[in-house]
Amino acid sequence: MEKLTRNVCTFCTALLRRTELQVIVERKEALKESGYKMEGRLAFLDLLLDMVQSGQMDETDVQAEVDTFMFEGHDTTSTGLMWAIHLIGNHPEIQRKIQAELDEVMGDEEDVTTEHLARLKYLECVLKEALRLFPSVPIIMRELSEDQVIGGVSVPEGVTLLLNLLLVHRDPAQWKDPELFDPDRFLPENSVGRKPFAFVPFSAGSRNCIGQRFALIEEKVIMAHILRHFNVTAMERVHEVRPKMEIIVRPVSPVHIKITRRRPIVSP
Ligand code: HEM
Repeated sequence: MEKLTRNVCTFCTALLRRTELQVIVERKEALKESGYKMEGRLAFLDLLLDMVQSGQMDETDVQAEVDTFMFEGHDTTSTGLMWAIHLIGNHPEIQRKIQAELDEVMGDEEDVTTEHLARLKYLECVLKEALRLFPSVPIIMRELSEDQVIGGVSVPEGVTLLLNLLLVHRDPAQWKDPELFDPDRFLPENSVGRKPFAFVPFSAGSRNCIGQRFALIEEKVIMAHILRHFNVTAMERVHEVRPKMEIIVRPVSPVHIKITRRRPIVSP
């Protein structure tokens, strides 16, 4: 089984590398054909290729950056969505509230627009609350650049600190009934006076998550599509599924979801 997992992993990495290379090569060709005309705000890959063109980066650097984005941006959002669905599937009353908001905001429209996204406020609270309980990246590390006193303990420069975001998010000093899944905590009126570092699923400071806005949009769009058309029911209770602290917070045991149709999908 271990060998099979290793082989699948090697295959997927190779496939990803090939896809990345293909994306980079195709874009480069297109830019070459246009005579490297790049104006206004550049898309991320164009910006990198522009830097290659001006000698500030080489192609290996570009691939490393594309790699980071593809890895950081994939597992994090998919795991965040998995926990969100597990939590929603355990709380039918919260699911009904999300669906009522979706029906009100989207009516019969199939595509999620930027205007819809701005109005899906309750859904956003739900996704944030899921990230509070299960932050996709549960632990981050920082090396102290100067001596610090933390909680009365002197910690010298150079020490690497492990910051456990999952515990920060469940600190009873900051959150009432921290184990409770309660999206209303994130309503503006309930967020007044909350410490800025009580909720940091995307880290904080100069090396925080560059994709955080994109991640929330992506999660909102996917959840909107799922919950408009389907009801989800969790087969395991929340306390039965323990989180495993790896680079990404995964469930120790599999999570099963029953899906039933709520309304038909209308083809465009
Ligand atoms: C729910 C989704 C996501 C979560 C919870 C998340 C969380 C984080 C966290 C906690 C960090 C800081 C890591 C550290 O300090 O060691 C980080 C960094 C980063 N994230 Fe995300 N992320 C998410 C989605 C994304 C997406 C969609 C992208 C790209 C499209 C992305 C790109 C990055 C990059 C490039 C960094 C490194 C930034 C730097 O070092 O300056 N992330 N993310």
